[in-house]
Amino acid sequence: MNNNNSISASFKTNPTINLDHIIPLDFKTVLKLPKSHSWSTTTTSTHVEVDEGVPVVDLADPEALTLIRGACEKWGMFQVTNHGVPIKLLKQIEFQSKKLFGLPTNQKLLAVRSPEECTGYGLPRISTFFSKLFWSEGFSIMGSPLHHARQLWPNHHFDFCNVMVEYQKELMGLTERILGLMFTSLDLTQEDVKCFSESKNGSKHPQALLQLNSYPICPDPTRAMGLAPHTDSSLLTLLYQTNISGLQVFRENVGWVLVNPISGAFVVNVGDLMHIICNGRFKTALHRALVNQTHHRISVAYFYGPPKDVNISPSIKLVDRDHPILYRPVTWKEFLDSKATHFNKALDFIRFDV
Ligand SMILES: O=C(O)CCC(=O)C(=O)O
Ligand SMILES: [Fe+2]
Repeated sequence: MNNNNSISASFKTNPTINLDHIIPLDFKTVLKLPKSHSWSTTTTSTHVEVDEGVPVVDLADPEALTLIRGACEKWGMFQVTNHGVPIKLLKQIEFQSKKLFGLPTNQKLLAVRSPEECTGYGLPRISTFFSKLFWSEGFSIMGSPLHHARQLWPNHHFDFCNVMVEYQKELMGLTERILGLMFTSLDLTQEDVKCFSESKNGSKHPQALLQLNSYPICPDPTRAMGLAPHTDSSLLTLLYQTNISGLQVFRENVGWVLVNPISGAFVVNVGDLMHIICNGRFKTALHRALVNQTHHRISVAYFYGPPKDVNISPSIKLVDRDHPILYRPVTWKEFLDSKATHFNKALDFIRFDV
């Protein structure tokens, strides 16, 4: 995949990016949380205990469709097991991510993301919307990570690259399978949703981004933010959160709920584009990541979206008198541009007044 595509172009045109919001701290050398990273404790306040957490769906369960629909309507999120991605590959991606983030900072900076691009090492991109900095670092990949991996390990990048490419291949298959189940759960046929996966010229090139996240051990987790609240701009995101907790999802009238790590499971997030296609039936999951004082946490997010020039709009089958059309058509490129300016308010800018 080349880099002159919709995702990178949207970040290229964002004038607010400066280097403070790209280059992470040298976390290992810091013994006290610096002011630059100290958030008010109300923003980082911890989660509430709930009886019934984020639903877990076993893909082999005959009730899977009903469970998926219920979870997406209520939470915009579920965890999936029995998904067929080899556990060995999950262990490999965790190992390779730890290897990368364990490098000395000056070495990691050899692969720093430039302000014009969206791949490479650096702070999460949404950092630009906040005055305080995140207690995290990331590495973004689209397709082959060869260019940046060669800067990190001139002679030893093959294993890293192979694992990243293999993981993206597996996750694309699984994401498309889950998307299919979600559409079926809403009685949408392949014919109904074909227009969202095929360009006008008939080509089918979904766009995807792989994001490795690292949340180092933190001297004061009560005041630190790993990743601030956001919704994903994708159709769907599959997150492998390893076995250390930190991910939380927001539920209206409840508060922040911890998403308990389940060994070998993926967290599935409904992204903004899926929320648009479903005419609001499925929630887009507002989520964040907090950090801790004892464990270095790794997570791997796979963001999946449509080909760049496809118009995304509510499916007409989901529009009727009781469900007026909520959004106007938008391409992923246009939506990302809007997100790069308006961040969590981007959906409001394409919403019809009802
Ligand atoms: O690390 C996590 O649990 C969340 C990561 C995430 O939300 C993202 O990368 O968009
Ligand atoms: Fe996210």
